[in-house]
Amino acid sequence: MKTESSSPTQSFFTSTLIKRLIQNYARPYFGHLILAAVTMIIVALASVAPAKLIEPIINDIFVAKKATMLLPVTLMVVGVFLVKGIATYIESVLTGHVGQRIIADLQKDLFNHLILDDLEFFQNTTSGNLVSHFTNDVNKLNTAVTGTLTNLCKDGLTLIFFILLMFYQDWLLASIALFVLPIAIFPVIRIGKRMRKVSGNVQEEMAGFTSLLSQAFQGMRLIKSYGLEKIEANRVSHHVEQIFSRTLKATRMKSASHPLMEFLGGVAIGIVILYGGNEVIQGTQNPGAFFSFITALIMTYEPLKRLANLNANLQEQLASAERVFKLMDRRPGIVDIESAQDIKINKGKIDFENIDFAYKKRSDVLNNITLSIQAGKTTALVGPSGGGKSTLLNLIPRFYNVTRGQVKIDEQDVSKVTLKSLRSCIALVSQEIILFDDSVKANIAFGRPGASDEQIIDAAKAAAAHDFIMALPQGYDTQIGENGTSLSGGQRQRLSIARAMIKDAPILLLDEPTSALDTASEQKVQEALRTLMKGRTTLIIAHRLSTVKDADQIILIDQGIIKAIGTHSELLKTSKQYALLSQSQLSEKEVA
Ligand SMILES: Nc1ncnc2c1ncn2[C@@H]1O[C@H](COP(=O)(O)OP(=O)(O)OP(=O)(O)O)[C@@H](O)[C@H]1O
Repeated sequence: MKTESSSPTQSFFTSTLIKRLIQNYARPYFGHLILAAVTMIIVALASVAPAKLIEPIINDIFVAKKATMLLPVTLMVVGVFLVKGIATYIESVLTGHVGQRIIADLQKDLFNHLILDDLEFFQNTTSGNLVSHFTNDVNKLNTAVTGTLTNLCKDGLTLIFFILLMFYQDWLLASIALFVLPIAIFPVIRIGKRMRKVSGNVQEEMAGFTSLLSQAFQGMRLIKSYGLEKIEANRVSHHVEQIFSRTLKATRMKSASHPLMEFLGGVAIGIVILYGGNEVIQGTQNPGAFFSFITALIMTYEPLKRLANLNANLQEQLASAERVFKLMDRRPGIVDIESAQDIKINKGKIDFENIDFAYKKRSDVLNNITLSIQAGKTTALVGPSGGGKSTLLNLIPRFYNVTRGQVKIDEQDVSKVTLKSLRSCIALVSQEIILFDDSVKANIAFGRPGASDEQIIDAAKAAAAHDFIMALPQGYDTQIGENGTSLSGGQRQRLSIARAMIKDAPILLLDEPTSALDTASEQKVQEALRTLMKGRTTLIIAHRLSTVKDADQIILIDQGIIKAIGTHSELLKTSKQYALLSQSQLSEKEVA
């Protein structure tokens, strides 16, 4: 990540971010923005006009007492404010529209981009952190477009018109009044620079907070069962305090320009009163022009002060832009190669050839694995925890790229076929059951978008789920709530089996599908799995050997190395480690 403290690059970097934001997201709304710019010019002119109108008010009405001027001047003042009001309304509706569109486009883009990223990225990033990019950061960007950048144009234009008016009224007085301006520029830039860093920290703290909250709400059962309410409350409270102190630091920094700008404004106005007042007393200047000038000057300081603060605001919002664009710039490592072809499944035989694999920055997890998984048969992976079973399984749908060697399905290297076709021929059922906050029907149809009701019911029947679904209040249309918490573990697993059933993929990966279930649910799920596995190439990971002892082939993996291959009865004879594993599970059962 680029740091903001490297001052020479910062202004360039700021402009790069703004350019990217405007070019990629504001450009499609150019028409709206042009119209908004026109209304901004009208607003700026209407803001300056009252200062000019002061001149006839003083000279014609108060000094010369011309009664004929009273109504026209009054009407002009009312007219100016009316025009300003209408123009401001149009301008804020237009910029609001553009800002909301930019948010919507950015959120869609960000999600479409992230969803293509590697699984590894999601495993290493908390969901709360990702969510905060979509909420906190994107909202800050909206303020950048609708608030800060718009005000930059509006206040900038107003300022220019006021300065022109002052020079028109009295160039010498204007030069004296504005000499203080350059003095304000340096501190304002400095504040802005520090602001980017401080707000980056605030946003990161917010992301951590979102993460903490979602973990706490998801793990409420655990928190309550362990009596951790107080500890969790303390953790949240610590985070809230952290955000408070960082936000306060940002507020202090953002407000630091106020005393300086007020003081400089006071000095300029003081000098003008001294010099200009003297001229009116001497008779070289008329009071109307002087009042018009001093009104313009006082009014100039308002947009000027806002502009001084604007840099700090902008830097705060650009810290968010930086975080969002950093995500957008991520390039997934697992993508189709240029010459990728769709996979052609014949029988669904899987071969691992001399596979080495390591997670990033870690030592090897799999070492020189060579293995053949027969088509249409069931192969079980067993072995001690952390041995590499799930890792091996994850290489088949290419969730990770191998470090060395090849994974082949029907003699086609998985890294050379299209990911879409590869994953469409694989169905995965794992112990971690993911159900969406939708109807039972939609959750099953997830396995085959557009599936008919008949196909859904057939899949549910085959997964031994039809009966319990029919007993639900609205049958297949029942909303199952977030992650199906209203269903039992076994019911949820049978829904996920129905989902795999409807996908009708030739290759089936089962990652401990029954390990989280009690014996009664397990039996029903086993029954559903047997139907699902029929005729498919199945690779199943199991902790309990009893669930896989009928497998056509069992592979014992330990510390990333294949220790033994064979059927249950063969392994009992040939592998001491397997026999011991079997023995220990048997005695566990006896104890139970
Ligand atoms: N995403 C990951 N990033 C880094 N290391 C990982 C990741 N996933 C697993 N590992 C490590 O790789 C090794 C093998 O893990 P793996 O999950 O494949 O084992 P396993 O045999 O399936 O274990 P278990 O039976 O407990 O599920 C372990 O040391 C684990 O800590």
